[in-house]
Amino acid sequence: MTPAIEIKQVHKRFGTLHTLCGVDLEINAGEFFALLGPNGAGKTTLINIIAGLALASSGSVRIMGHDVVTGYREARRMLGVVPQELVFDPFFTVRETLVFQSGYFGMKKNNGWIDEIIHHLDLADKADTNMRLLSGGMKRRVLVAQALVHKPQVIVLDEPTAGVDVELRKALWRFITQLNRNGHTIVLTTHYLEEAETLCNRVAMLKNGSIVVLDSVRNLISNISGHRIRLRLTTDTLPTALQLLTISHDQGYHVLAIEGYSQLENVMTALHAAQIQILDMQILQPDLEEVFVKLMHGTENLESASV
Ligand SMILES: Nc1ncnc2c1ncn2[C@@H]1O[C@H](COP(=O)(O)OP(=O)(O)OP(=O)(O)O)[C@@H](O)[C@H]1O
Repeated sequence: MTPAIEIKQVHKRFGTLHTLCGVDLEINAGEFFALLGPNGAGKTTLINIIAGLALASSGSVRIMGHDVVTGYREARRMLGVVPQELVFDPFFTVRETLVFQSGYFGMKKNNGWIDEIIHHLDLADKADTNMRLLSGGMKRRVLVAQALVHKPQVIVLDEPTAGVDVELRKALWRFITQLNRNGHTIVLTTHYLEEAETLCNRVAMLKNGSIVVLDSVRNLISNISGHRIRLRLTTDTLPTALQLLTISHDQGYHVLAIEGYSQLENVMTALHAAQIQILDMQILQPDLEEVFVKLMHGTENLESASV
């Protein structure tokens, strides 16, 4: 089956800065995929190349089999991109913006779908409002609507929920999940890792312009070793042996990393010997955020997850 997105050996240089260092990635049709990485890892640069907004220094990208350079029009028709930056034309209303965007893709009778998008993104009240009068969150909704107006097979969202309220987040994810169920491929970048964990099947993590991890969310979480425990104690000072296990202090809790339940017994013994009592204790399940922190700070080697 033709991959939704096929990225081969993509490099991008800005002068002496090597922003993308030979990225290879295939995203299958129908996936809900997360592209994660710290600030400056190269996510937006890669998305701009996928969208045909920037040229790779070398390498190739295909969308549903169409090369983004030599088959730009076909590739672009397959793709809807929600950019990170709020770019809009201040002279149009919301509806005019969407009608205009439809025209760009040669879709003349698109009002039914435009109404549906407006409804799902809760823009009905603002449909006839001029773009420049909208709040930031409302403008972001229109950006999402604009990306969906030509019913693209592949939808790429670059931090769509950055700085938006809970209501839009929920509405947006409901709508995007429904589109994914209907067969659309979704690629998402986000710094909200719980969003990626809940929504996505597979994850790639970019670090300094290279993909360091490519695996399913489930594998990444199950391959992580150890647990974290949160302890509220009768004292703030831990015995020395336990200080070595401390990851952080969080709202009056000590957070410790333990290898397994046998080490939990050692923690109890050390606290008992120091006559420190436990006021509250929680064992935290590993999550995608923990995987991300460990991998990005290089303290964990997830053999099966590394590419
Ligand atoms: N037009 C440009 N000219 C020069 N350098 C650029 C340009 N665009 C991006 N960069 C640099 O490329 C690197 C990657 O930037 P990019 O925006 O792709 O990262 P990102 O992973 O999307 O980060 P964030 O999470 O902050 O959005 C950064 O060091 C950035 O400064």
